[in-house]
Amino acid sequence: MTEQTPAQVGATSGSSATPTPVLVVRDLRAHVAGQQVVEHVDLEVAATGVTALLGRNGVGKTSTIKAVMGLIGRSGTIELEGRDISALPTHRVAQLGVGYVPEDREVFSGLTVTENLRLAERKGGEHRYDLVYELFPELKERGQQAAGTLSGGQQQMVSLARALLNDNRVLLVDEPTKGLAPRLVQEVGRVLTRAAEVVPVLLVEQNLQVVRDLASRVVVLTDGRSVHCGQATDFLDDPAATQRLLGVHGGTDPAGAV
Ligand SMILES: Nc1ncnc2c1ncn2[C@@H]1O[C@H](COP(=O)(O)OP(=O)(O)OP(=O)(O)O)[C@@H](O)[C@H]1O
Repeated sequence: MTEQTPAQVGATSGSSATPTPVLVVRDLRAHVAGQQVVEHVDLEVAATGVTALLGRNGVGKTSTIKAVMGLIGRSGTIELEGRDISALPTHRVAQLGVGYVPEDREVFSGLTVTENLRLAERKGGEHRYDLVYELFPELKERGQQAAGTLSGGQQQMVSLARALLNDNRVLLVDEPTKGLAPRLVQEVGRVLTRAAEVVPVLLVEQNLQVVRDLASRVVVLTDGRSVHCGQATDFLDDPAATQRLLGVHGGTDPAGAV
């Protein structure tokens, strides 16, 4: 595997080229509480399938996603299907079709499952309840249950379902398997595989087995900077690279979490 410098990341030639990206980010910088937490991120999200955003704890993965959504102050270029969205407020970014599944799930705990879904409906668009209930039959059964009384895994399903309900152009999904039991990790993986058939996904994920199963491409951050992008298998099959950039072996065993 050839590691790339930040300037090379996102280049459109050679093995690093992402075929027809849906989202292109260039020289993204972002700050939180007066501190620069994203220093220079270039990334491309492929128009199909799953692109994984990887890195050790605290390198700026969540901040990168929040910056794309406009949830924290940012500069740089962010293009959604060629349209510059880098100066738009969060609600406009969402309206244009960037779905966000936050790390802490953020369900409305006092509302029912059905109410959580209804609130997520974007005005004027199609609402894909058929897809949502096909993927998450349990959410139909538990429609009248308060979301706050669901298990962590079920709340994750509500969070994913809300993003899938709308006709989004891309989904940004932040650590969906975090804290889940192995069976639920598999279930989330199954759902994301199916979701990625409908909408491209940028996935922050610490479990490298999930990355291996789902992602076709990876972008790796260190210290708020993108330092590598390329084919997922090339990266995961290079133990020296995964050790150096993630601090773990990129092996195939399910315990291969970062
Ligand atoms: N609200 C905040 N106030 C101060 N510092 C913050 C805040 N949010 C994030 N940071 C800092 O920004 C840096 C990047 O955090 P971020 O959550 O983006 O990293 P991450 O790669 O997603 O980490 P993890 O894998 O642990 O979730 C970290 O040093 C973090 O401490």
